[in-house]
Amino acid sequence: MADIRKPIPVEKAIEYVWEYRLNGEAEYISINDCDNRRLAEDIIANHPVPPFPKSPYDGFALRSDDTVEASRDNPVTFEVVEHIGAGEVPEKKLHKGQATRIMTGAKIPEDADCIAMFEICDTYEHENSSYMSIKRKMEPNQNIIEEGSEVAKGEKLINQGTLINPGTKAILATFGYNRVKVAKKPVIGVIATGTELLDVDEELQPGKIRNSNAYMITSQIIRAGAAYKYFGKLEDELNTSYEMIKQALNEVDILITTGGVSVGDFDLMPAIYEKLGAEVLFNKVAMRPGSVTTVAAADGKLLYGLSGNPSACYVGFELFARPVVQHYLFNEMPFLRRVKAILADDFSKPNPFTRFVRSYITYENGNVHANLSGIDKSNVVTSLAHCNSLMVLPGGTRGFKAGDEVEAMLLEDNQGQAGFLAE
Ligand SMILES: Nc1nc2c(c(=O)[nH]1)N[C@H]1C(S)=C(S)[C@@H](COP(=O)(O)OP(=O)(O)OC[C@H]3O[C@@H](n4cnc5c(N)ncnc54)[C@H](O)[C@@H]3O)O[C@H]1N2
Ligand code: MOO
Ligand SMILES: [Mg+2]
Repeated sequence: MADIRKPIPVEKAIEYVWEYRLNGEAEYISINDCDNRRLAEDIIANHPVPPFPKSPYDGFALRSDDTVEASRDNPVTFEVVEHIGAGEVPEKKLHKGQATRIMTGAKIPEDADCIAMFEICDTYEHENSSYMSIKRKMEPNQNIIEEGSEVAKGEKLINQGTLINPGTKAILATFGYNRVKVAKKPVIGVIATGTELLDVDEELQPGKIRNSNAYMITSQIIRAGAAYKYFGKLEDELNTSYEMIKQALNEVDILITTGGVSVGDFDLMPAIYEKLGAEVLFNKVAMRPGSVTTVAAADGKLLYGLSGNPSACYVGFELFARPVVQHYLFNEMPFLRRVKAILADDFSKPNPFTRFVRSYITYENGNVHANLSGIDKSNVVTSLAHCNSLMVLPGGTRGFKAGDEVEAMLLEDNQGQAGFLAE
């Protein structure tokens, strides 16, 4: 009797996987290596910014009181008593009628309360002394960047789980984070199964194809922010496959296999799960592609049996593995972000089950458009090339027409969302 499997709804499958998600760990790395990693702690300002009052311009620091009488017809003259650049500390306190020649970023001298830009000042030398004059009245605090005016000490600036981008890195440097506490990347093992598989550098042979899933999945793992360990490809032979999978499980946080999860005579994964004593969380999901996606748990680790069909394999990873990786990486918005989009092409197939259509997003006149990225079949690989989103067509719907509103899950977005469904 054939193995009849009962499909469960996608949301239910996500729930099952979610129960086995692992919490991540933190590690310290050099600031030079932290791009695209996620923070494993909140970043708090450990000093005010700026840490001292400073000049925003090249000009003169003055006491505004001394300019009260200044006007176009009545220039007021100051003796320039000091000359400081950024990084220097002014030593002279200003008295009546005195000014400091000061550069952008330099600390404001004591008792100065405004900065006059060079452009509104005249300067001259007389008997070895420098003077400047000004023809307009200055206001107290004019052109002064106050200490702490940008950020007060103790203010929270970035949340744990945030992806480090150039701006984040600037803040880390500002506050002296030479070593950065980031989420450790989970290590995901990858094994491709199938006697038909050739290596990428092999010539085609009758009945055989090149192994594209391993390359695709390792690339998806990198895009998700995790690290991979590739164990190679396996022929469909029970004992060697079992031994390799058992061994691989010991070395990784999560294990992904591709192929061999359906009901074929050489689909060995079900027997391997049994031999491993793994708990199969589900082996059939009410979705297309990827209905055969299987997830099991062994030794507290998730074991993904993704389909051998490339598009099904791809979708299985994005739906069920990527959010788990994001959770591990301290991301509080671990699920793929969904947006409303205008369908750009007709899609005439009915959808008995939820369908995740490989598509790519374009932006036209401020609208988000979802375009089909190629043939919508589980066994095709070419439609993945331009895919940057998965259009979600709910089960129980007929075909869709260009111009219809659909939901699309973004694959190259960093914002994410808190839950799987539309928010
Ligand atoms: N009687 C039934 N047959 C099938 C069912 C079913 O319900 N009843 N489900 C179909 C569906 S849906 C899918 S999807 C596939 C899933 O197959 P498997 O996960 O068991 O994968 P394989 O049989 O090993 O291979 C399927 C297909 O994918 C190619 N493949 C495998 N590995 C790779 C790789 N690393 N790179 C590129 N391509 C790969 C393989 O050559 C096969 O063509 O089962 C249906 N059958
Ligand atoms: O799992 Mo299959 O992809 O539904 O075609
Ligand atoms: Mg099969």
